[in-house]
Amino acid sequence: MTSISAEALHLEGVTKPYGSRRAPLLALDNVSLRVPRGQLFGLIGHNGAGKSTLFKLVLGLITPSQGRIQVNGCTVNGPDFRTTRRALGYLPENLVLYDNLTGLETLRFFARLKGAPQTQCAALLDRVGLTRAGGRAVREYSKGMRQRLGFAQALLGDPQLLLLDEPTTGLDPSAIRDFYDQLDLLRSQGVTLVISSHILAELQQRVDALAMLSNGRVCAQGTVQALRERSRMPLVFQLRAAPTWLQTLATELPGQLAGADVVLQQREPGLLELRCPREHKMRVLAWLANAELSDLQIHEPSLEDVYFGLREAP
Ligand SMILES: Nc1ncnc2c1ncn2[C@@H]1O[C@H](COP(=O)(O)OP(=O)(O)OP(=O)(O)O)[C@@H](O)[C@H]1O
Repeated sequence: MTSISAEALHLEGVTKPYGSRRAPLLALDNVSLRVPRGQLFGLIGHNGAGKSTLFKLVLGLITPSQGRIQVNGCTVNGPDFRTTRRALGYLPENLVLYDNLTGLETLRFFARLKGAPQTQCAALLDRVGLTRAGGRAVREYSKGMRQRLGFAQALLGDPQLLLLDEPTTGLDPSAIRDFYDQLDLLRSQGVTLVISSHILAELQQRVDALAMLSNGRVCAQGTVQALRERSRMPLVFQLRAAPTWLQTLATELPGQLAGADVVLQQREPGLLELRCPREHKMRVLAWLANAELSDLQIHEPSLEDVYFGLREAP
């Protein structure tokens, strides 16, 4: 089959129904997305939006009823997919581990399944900070340790494309930071990473781009900034000044910025919050340049704001 793309991951018109033919449930409905090589790409969406289904399709574990999927230009489950499949790493949402095996034995077991060199196992345990625990049975591992072992398993065979399904669930803040440091390192080595997460604050500073799934459809796709602009969520200005001065400001502002769709809210004495659409940012700033403020902060909408803004959009 001809290549539709040389990108790390390319889905075109992918549909996956579950259930009966008469009453199918579309877990994915005409999904198209592109992930360039070397990107950290986020996948977000509500429970049941279709994120895990998308991963399973990319791995060739299930097949779509329509559409095409390519990994590095190779069609999933096509004639050359065996080789490409070896260059895929996957951390499932719920990785099944054998409690009686040690961490090291677990990795060796997965290495055999994957055809990866056994010699990688000790180095990978070290990479995820489990060297000292490597000889202990997995039954004694905490949730975070299991998750790190799962990550090490996904790294077996030096994958070029890593699919990580909610990988930070159960990790404490410092483990989350270590985990993203590892992702940065992998990305700097040219590895492409697709990560699903419900922790939007965690993704917003880190991903190159993301896709938002809702009921099996891609409802938005792009950089966080592009999605911010598309969502039309307002910017929030926090103005600090002497309370009496602020009162004058609050009275004058609506007239001065007529037509700018400004919403004002007195948060506390001396703190006024102003919300307005992004396109009026410079106009607001120009007006505020002459105001006697003691402090000014401008807040971009968070990825969570954007998520709700775009989900609610018709
Ligand atoms: N094996 C299956 N048989 C029938 N329906 C399924 C199967 N797997 C998933 N589904 C359905 O497909 C839809 C998408 O599920 P999926 O697990 O991909 O969602 P998700 O976005 O990963 O959700 P979560 O965030 O809760 O992990 C859901 O409605 C789910 O019930």
